[in-house]
Amino acid sequence: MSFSYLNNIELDKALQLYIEEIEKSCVFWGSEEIFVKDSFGRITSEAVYALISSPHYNACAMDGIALKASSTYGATDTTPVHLIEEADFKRVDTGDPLPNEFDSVVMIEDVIELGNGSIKLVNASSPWQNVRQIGEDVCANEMIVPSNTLIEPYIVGAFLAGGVLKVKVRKKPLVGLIPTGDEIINPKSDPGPGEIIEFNSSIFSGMLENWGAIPRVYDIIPDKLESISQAIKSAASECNIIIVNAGSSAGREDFTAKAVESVGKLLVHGIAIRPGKPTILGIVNGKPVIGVPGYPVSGIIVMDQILKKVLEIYRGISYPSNETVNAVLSKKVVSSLKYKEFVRMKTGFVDGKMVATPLNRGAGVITSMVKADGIMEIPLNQEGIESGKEVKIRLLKDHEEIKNTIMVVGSHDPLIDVITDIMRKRDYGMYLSSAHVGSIGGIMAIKKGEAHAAGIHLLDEETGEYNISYLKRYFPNEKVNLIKGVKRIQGLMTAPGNPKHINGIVDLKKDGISFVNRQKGAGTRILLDFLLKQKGIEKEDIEGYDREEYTHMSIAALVAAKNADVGLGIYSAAKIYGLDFIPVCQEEYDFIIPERFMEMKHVKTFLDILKSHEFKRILTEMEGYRIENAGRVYTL
Ligand SMILES: Nc1nc2c(c(=O)[nH]1)N[C@H]1C(S)=C(S)[C@@H](COP(=O)(O)OP(=O)(O)OC[C@H]3O[C@@H](n4cnc5c(N)ncnc54)[C@H](O)[C@@H]3O)O[C@H]1N2
Ligand code: MOO
Repeated sequence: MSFSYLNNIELDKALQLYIEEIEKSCVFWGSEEIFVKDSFGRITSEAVYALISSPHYNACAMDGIALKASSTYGATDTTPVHLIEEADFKRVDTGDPLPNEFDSVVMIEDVIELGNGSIKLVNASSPWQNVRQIGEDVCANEMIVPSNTLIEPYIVGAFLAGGVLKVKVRKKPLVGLIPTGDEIINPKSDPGPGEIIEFNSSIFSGMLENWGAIPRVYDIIPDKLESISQAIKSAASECNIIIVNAGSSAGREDFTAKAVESVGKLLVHGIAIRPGKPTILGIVNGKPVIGVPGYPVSGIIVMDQILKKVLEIYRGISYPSNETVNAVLSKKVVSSLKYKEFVRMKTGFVDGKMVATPLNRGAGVITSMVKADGIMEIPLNQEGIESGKEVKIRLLKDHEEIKNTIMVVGSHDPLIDVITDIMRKRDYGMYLSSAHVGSIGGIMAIKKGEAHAAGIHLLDEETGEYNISYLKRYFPNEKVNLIKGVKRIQGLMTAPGNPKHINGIVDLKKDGISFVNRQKGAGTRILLDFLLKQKGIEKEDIEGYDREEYTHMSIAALVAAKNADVGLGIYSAAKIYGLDFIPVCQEEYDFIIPERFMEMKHVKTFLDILKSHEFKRILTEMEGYRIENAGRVYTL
């Protein structure tokens, strides 16, 4: 068998090799009989036949009278037929058995009552009219569904209608999950330095349940070859498939591949995909054992690309594939020639076209999966994709949801999260997606038609005015409105108690004070540069001027973690982190929205929320904001 250590085998080849080996040497588990009422979502292991007909008697399909069709022949307006109750007809309701002596039902609306049990009909009836005959739905011994059918809710109904109470289904595979790593700990809210919260098993368990498997999570195994080998062996005696998480790369304490080899057969170590390259494929005791990389996004990709395919062998049918859409790439994406890459993408629907922007590509950034609307695959041997190219995105969300999403880009403020939450709470059927690219980045995105709205706070150094001059400068020929947002306080954030005694911008150049800055194009960065110029301070004199973060919250988080002494940002972020705050100035944070979007449903909702009492109430509680004319539209 071709096996090599940390090779770089193509995904399709690895899968083919692995599946062939599984089909050759793995133990398959059979079927089980379960109650039909519990069978939703399972897969039939043999054809299911009706035991009885449905209906199992001739049933009246309408409220009315049962009669012999022949007794009504010739009935017309001019030659009505008169009939006598009991002798010629019986009164019946929907679902009643049709009396044996009759063969037809006339709806009560068509019956003309004459009193004393006598009636008149002016239309002839035909045999079996308004009667659900025996077996109309299904006949006894007729096949309801064949083998390998996914049991949908209506199939459960058809089984029961056909008198079937138990059904043979494929057993759900039991998948053992073994988390490994000395540094991995069970989830808690106050992990110590170097401790890593174990959450991959919970992600994988959820995925497995979605795919119709049963997850079994084992205790965390330390980085010891013996312990991991033992854990695999014992899981392989209990489960149908085994996932060993982490320890998959080539580090000093990465033992998974060796462990698989020591108790079974190692087929592949290293696949040409990214994330997910150190993946391990093996077989132990007739059970597939997959070494899934520790980084959560790598793990998710490997689960999706490999484990799901392995489950399909056991399931007998493939899983429905996600919808794929064409989108225009908003930003160049570089890729390695050596790997097939899976890039998480944010998508949006603007000006009748889908645009897609790559998200953070770090394999450890689980929230990038939370934000992702889809995955873009870049094939092997491709260096990347240029901005503006049409690409294919496999959607992780509903297409309609993306179409009903207002795209808000630009400068970041926690108030955008407040709007998003109000939007969801009220359930307008609308969504908000935000990307933090700084004020100038927001203006650019609006110019390129990649967003509906942008949050900006840009100071005009000459006039001291906010935002308006930028709008005029960047959109000389396009009608773009300024929507009033909030006034907010910008200031220096320091650790509680201000241990380094920072009292203002001039202190940033003091020795022993480390600063953390915002990215170029961020309004806060422009504000800082303005303040530095005002005070005659050189950028080079500030330690950490080049260290860039993208949001107020990440600045606050770094200061709170004592990773930097000071950063410039808004009061609400400092308050959330319990930091000291030295106010520097008040600024205006507004939104810009092109005129052509103003009548869109989600844009209107966005403006309504800005004007709402709830928005004002929440921001007042957060502190650091002044709300005067939020939501007012200024047409320039
Ligand atoms: N010198 C090299 N280092 C690394 C390479 C390489 O080729 N050469 N590959 C990198 C790549 S790519 C990946 S992916 C990771 C794979 O890491 P391992 O599978 O060996 O996993 P660990 O090192 O044990 O853990 C890495 C990381 O994953 C997170 N983790 C692990 N388990 C869990 C869990 N149960 N729940 C949540 N998060 C988990 C954690 O952040 C670990 O630090 O290796 C690179 N290194
Ligand atoms: O393969 Mo790693 O999974 O690239 O991050």
